[in-house]
Amino acid sequence: MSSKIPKSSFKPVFGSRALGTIAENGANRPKEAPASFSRVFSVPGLRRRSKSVTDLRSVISQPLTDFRALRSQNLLKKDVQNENKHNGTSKATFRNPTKSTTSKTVTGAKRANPAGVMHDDGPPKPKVARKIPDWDYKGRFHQLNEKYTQAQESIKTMKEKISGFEYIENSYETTRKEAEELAQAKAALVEKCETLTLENANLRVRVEKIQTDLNLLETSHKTLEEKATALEESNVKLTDEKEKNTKDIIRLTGSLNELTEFHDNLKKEHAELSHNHKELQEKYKLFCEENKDLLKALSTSEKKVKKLEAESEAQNNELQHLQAERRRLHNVIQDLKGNIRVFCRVRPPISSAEIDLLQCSITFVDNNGLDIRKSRESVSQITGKPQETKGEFTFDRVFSTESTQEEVFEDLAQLVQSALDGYNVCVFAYGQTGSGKTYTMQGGNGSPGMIPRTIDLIFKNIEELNKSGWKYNVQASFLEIYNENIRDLLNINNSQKLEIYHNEGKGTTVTNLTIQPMDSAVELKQYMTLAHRNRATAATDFNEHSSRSHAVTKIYLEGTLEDQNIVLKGSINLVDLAGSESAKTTVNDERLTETKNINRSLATLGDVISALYCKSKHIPYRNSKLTYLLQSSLGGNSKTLMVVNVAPFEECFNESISSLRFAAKVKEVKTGSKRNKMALSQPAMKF
Ligand SMILES: Nc1ncnc2c1ncn2[C@@H]1O[C@H](COP(=O)(O)OP(=O)(O)OP(=O)(O)O)[C@@H](O)[C@H]1O
Repeated sequence: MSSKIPKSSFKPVFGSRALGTIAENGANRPKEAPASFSRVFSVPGLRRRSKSVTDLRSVISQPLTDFRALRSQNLLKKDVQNENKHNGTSKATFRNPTKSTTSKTVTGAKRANPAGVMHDDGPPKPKVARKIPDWDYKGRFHQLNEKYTQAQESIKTMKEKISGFEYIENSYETTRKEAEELAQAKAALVEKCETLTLENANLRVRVEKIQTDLNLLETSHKTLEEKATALEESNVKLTDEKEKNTKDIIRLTGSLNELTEFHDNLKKEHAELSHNHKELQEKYKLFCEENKDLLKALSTSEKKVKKLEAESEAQNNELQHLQAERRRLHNVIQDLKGNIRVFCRVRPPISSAEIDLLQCSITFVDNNGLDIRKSRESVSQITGKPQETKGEFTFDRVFSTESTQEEVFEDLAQLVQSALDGYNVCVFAYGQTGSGKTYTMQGGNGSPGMIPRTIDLIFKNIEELNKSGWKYNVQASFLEIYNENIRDLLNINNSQKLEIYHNEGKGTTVTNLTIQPMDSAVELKQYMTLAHRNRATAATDFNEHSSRSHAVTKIYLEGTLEDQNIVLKGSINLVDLAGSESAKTTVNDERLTETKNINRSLATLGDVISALYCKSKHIPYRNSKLTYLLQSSLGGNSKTLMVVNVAPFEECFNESISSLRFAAKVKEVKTGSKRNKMALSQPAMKF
């Protein structure tokens, strides 16, 4: 907001604010007025009023002074007019009220207005008064008239200003009173301010003191907090330790109680023992007396023990000798019985349908002879010649329809002992389909056959032999030969080829065949069941399939008598042969191939046995997989048992005669056997 008021049109300004504005104007401020105030108060509106009263007074008195000057000028003008009237002079002069003796011509550089305020009209312009000759009254009159008109206008303007200054004069009083009040208020405020300043200083001192105290308190608070934290931590540690110690105390108290109890018991025992000790000491005295006699007896006994030990060793040697002799004699007996033994077994009809069938007339003579007859004569459809209607056969043993599995196994049991003694044993079940081969080998209807019985007997005999120092290692393999192909019955998914290799002196090997170590009869029977199941899984019709393939169970036996440095290696092959019916009765091509393969292998079996009988130089083992596989068990040191199975029905008569003839031929063969015995230092023989 502009604080300047044009000096030429000075108008009264009302209120303390206007006064303050005037006071701030340096031009108007008297030189003697203080340049600044001793204190500036923060009360709004009071700041401007708080300027010194003298300053205010000078501000207010300035216009008044101007007014008085104007008024005196006005009076002067009136005097001039009067003088002019009297003197008739043309020279215009003005009388200064303050310097009334000096007159001035207004030339115009700086023109004073009626209030005495100077106006800056730019550079002063010289106003040259027109010189009018004295005689030109008219001109002089005009000039005077102009001056007069100007004076009239000036008077008019002055009058207007005077009316404003009158108002200022009135308001001056009001303002002065206000100024006084303000001065008083200021004095009160100054006083209050000083008091407050003092208080403030005191408060500051107090605040500083409090701040210092606060700092000290904060420092001590921090220290205390740190101490509290440390104490809390140590408290936690102490609590943990206390818990641990409490547990230890409980545990130790328990131990102490136990120890105390134990100590008490020990005390009791000690007392008892002391008592016993005393008794024993007394007895000992008595014993010492008797001891002399006993020592004599002891020395005699020791001599006797030594003698008995020597005798025992001799007896042991004798036992080994006797065992060897037993093995030799056992073998002699087996040899005497024949290295190839042939049994015949006639199965009973088992169903009502079979009972209704026409039966052959079979006569069992002693335990070795068999007389079989047909009730009716018949003619061969091929040759037209009358067929045989009877047959008489003699075997090592003939088992009737009433014979049990135990009876059949009796003789085989002796061959099991031979196998444990280091011989290779081979058992065949031969006969047409349905004649009872599987029943004889595997068993059925809760009556175990030759294979499970052989397993039981092997482990039973091993147990006995263990007592006299023998240790046995038992292994087993299960395979079948179908259409001249070998299948591993313990690993039917085996895609690797199973090939037979025979090495003189090392025996027969089948590549990639599973040979499983067996620790017990139970384990071996479990594998036997698995092999039987695998054989059935592969076939759509188990009975059909089983009658068209040869199943071979081989048990490998290795006995060691370390004391005597002896190793015996034997084996048992238990073979359930395929059905032996002739190709004439076979209907389709597939069956014809199967039958031809079966018959070729069975014929080769016959040929091999025959060649062995004739002691031929060439034995045709390689003519079939079956004979090649069983090479080690069919000649030399092996013992063979063939069970020929016969069905009692007339419709089977021709096949029965054929089977019986084949078996009779086998029976005639005799082989010279040799035991697989070697020293421990020699390399073990492979199967
Ligand atoms: N001595 C026997 N006592 C009681 N039942 C028997 C006897 N021999 C065989 N059987 C029964 O006769 C049936 C045929 O026997 P098995 O299956 O053993 O003949 P297989 O010659 O093995 O026939 P395949 O060649 O088809 O295998 C079976 O049910 C079997 O249980």
